[in-house]
Amino acid sequence: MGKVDHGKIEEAVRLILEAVGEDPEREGLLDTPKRVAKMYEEVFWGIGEDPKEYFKTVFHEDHEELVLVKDIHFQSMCEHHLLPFYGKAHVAYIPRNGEVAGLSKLARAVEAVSRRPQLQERITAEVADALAEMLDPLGVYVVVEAEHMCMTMRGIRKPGSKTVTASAHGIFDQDDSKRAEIISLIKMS
Ligand SMILES: Nc1nc2c(ncn2[C@@H]2O[C@H](COP(=O)(O)OP(=O)(O)OP(=O)(O)O)[C@@H](O)[C@H]2O)c(=O)[nH]1
Ligand SMILES: [Zn+2]
Repeated sequence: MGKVDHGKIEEAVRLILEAVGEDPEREGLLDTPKRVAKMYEEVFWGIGEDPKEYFKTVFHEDHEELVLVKDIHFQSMCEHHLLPFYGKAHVAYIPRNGEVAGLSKLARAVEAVSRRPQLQERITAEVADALAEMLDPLGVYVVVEAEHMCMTMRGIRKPGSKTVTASAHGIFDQDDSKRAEIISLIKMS
């Protein structure tokens, strides 16, 4: 937090309002530049955050079976249009030698990489890579499903269309049936 230059954003928002033919001095818009700066501070707090930080603390547990945290809701901003895309991430891994991460840290990693101008593919890969590098697990599989506002409120305008991306390491990369198992678990309510 605190990395955002509020003054610069406020100036830019006033310019955009002028450029689209609005009057930034009218009552309803007077505080808008300030609000947008505050909003960007919140939605872009993940700029410069390293998701690997969340996997520095590892617990030792006699568990070498699947761990899946599914339905991790996230919101991000597409870097092409600065419009939101949002949906759910599902993060699965199989620990090696009983080395497990805190469950909340999987969600924290998703959150950190979402809160910056992004591409859905990159969110998927950044979470998978961080987990693979820090825990060296037997396998990692990250699946992300999202709806992109830049495809619904402008451009091609296809509301309801969902984009699904996946990134696999280790066992999940090599074994189709392991990936299928995760997909069926994701579909379960
Ligand atoms: N691969 C990928 N593409 C994305 C993502 N978010 C938005 N896009 C796409 O980025 C592309 C940008 O295409 P451009 O042709 O440069 O921009 P544009 O003229 O606004 O494109 P249209 O959306 O087709 O009108 C579009 O096809 C978007 O759908 C994402 O997370 N991943
Ligand atoms: Zn976009």
